Amino acid sequence: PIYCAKKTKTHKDELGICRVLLAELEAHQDAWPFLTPVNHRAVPGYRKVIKKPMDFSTIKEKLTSNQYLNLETFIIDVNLVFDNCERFNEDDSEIGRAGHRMRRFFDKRWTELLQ
Ligand SMILES: Cc1ncccc1N[C@@H](C)c1ccc2c(c1)OCCO2
Repeated sequence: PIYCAKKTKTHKDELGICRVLLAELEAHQDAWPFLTPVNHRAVPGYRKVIKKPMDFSTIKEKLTSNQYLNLETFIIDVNLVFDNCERFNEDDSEIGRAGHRMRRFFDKRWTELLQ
């Protein structure tokens, strides 16, 4: 078509995309380090080093209690999970590698869903 307006997404559309993305993140085989909040009593130094802890269950709670304004605020929290992981874990470690794989998966999926 000559005139092709970019279809704006309503708040509901964006939240639907967040639910799909979160479900895929939680189902991913490398999600295990990120499913629940890091127990800072079990992980020495975590509370001191990581100022803004985040995990998929917390994101789910925020999503279901309508705390995300839009897709962008949701993506900021998902990226916080992966940035915290990179800050605390060696790249060459089980958790570090899982974080890199999960970030790569997420980046691919949300750009696909947005096209
Ligand atoms: C994402 C992350 N970053 C740094 C440390 C931990 C974690 N994940 C927790 C769930 C976790 C993952 C693996 C564990 C563990 C806790 O406690 C000890 C046994 O192995």
